[in-house]
Amino acid sequence: MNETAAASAAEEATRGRDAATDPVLVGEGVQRSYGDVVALDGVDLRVEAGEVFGLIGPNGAGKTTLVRALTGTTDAEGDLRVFGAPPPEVDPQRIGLLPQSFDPPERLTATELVEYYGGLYDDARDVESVLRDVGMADDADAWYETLSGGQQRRTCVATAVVNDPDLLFLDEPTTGIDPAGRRSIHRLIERLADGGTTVFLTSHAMDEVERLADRVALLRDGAVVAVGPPGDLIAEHGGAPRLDVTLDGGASEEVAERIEAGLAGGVAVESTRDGLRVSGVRPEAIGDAVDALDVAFESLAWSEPSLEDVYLRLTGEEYSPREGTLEEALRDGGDR
Ligand SMILES: Nc1ncnc2c1ncn2[C@@H]1O[C@H](COP(=O)(O)OP(=O)(O)OP(=O)(O)O)[C@@H](O)[C@H]1O
Repeated sequence: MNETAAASAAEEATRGRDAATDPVLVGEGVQRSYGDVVALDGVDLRVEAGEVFGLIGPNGAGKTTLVRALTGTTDAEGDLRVFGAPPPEVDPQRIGLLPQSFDPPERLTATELVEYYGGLYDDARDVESVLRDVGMADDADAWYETLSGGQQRRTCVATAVVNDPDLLFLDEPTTGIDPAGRRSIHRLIERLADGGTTVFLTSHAMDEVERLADRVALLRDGAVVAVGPPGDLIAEHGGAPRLDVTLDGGASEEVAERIEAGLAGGVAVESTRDGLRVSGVRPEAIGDAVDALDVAFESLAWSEPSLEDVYLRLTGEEYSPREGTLEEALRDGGDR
């Protein structure tokens, strides 16, 4: 190989390496307002090829607006790149999008609907196998409008993956889907990710995101307040493992203090609405903690912190043992 050929081979190799390591999505200082409402307030994010990237955040945090900005379906300020290009310039063949709300255009069966969307692409997957992937094989010939909400959502997921996209946006894909259907969708996401598809997943189901996502970003008030692998976020923000003790008639602060005094350092006991919460109990110390409970209890539940705890902490909706969450207060009719 002469010098010029060697140089160009080296350049080619470098380009290839760069192409392989270039992020699929980059957003820097992304902003979007609707009148006075600031939906995105300077979002920075980066999603690598082949990642399942989870986006979580409260209602109104800006998740759907961000998905819309990334898919070129709404304008946004700041720097946004998808496969290195501004979103409106990206080849639609490479993108799959399941929007949060989806209204199919006409009276079609599930098969016809997926065929219709497949027809928009040069190269679409076999419709039967796509419907099988989302657990809709048995209802493939039913009219879309006669399907249950969950079956309709599964069919919508099928339309989003019919082009076998390189980058798939799923905006709350499993809303309204029953546990078996959710499993089908989860398996589909895992298979797609294993095959190299980059998945951008927004969801309010924290267990789903914790299970599927390689990294998670938490959006609050239009900005990313935390990002990282679920395990790292849980270790950093999730709090301690805990033992929840249900007592008939609850427990006073005095009881909590007495029990805490009998336990090793680093373990805290608080009285809750239903009894006691013992925080900081490692699995190997559960027996000691139970022995220290000198009260008759109804039940015990030990749990590790989860992504839901991270979410509650970082959105300011953290569980307060005495008060319960806002959600609980609403469920209980606000009588506390
Ligand atoms: N088309 C619109 N016109 C006016 N305001 C909008 C529009 N779309 C979104 N907004 C506002 O922008 C903010 C962010 O909304 P967005 O739908 O992006 O939030 P989200 O995180 O997806 O919420 P959810 O979890 O409820 O789906 C909200 O205050 C919302 O009311």
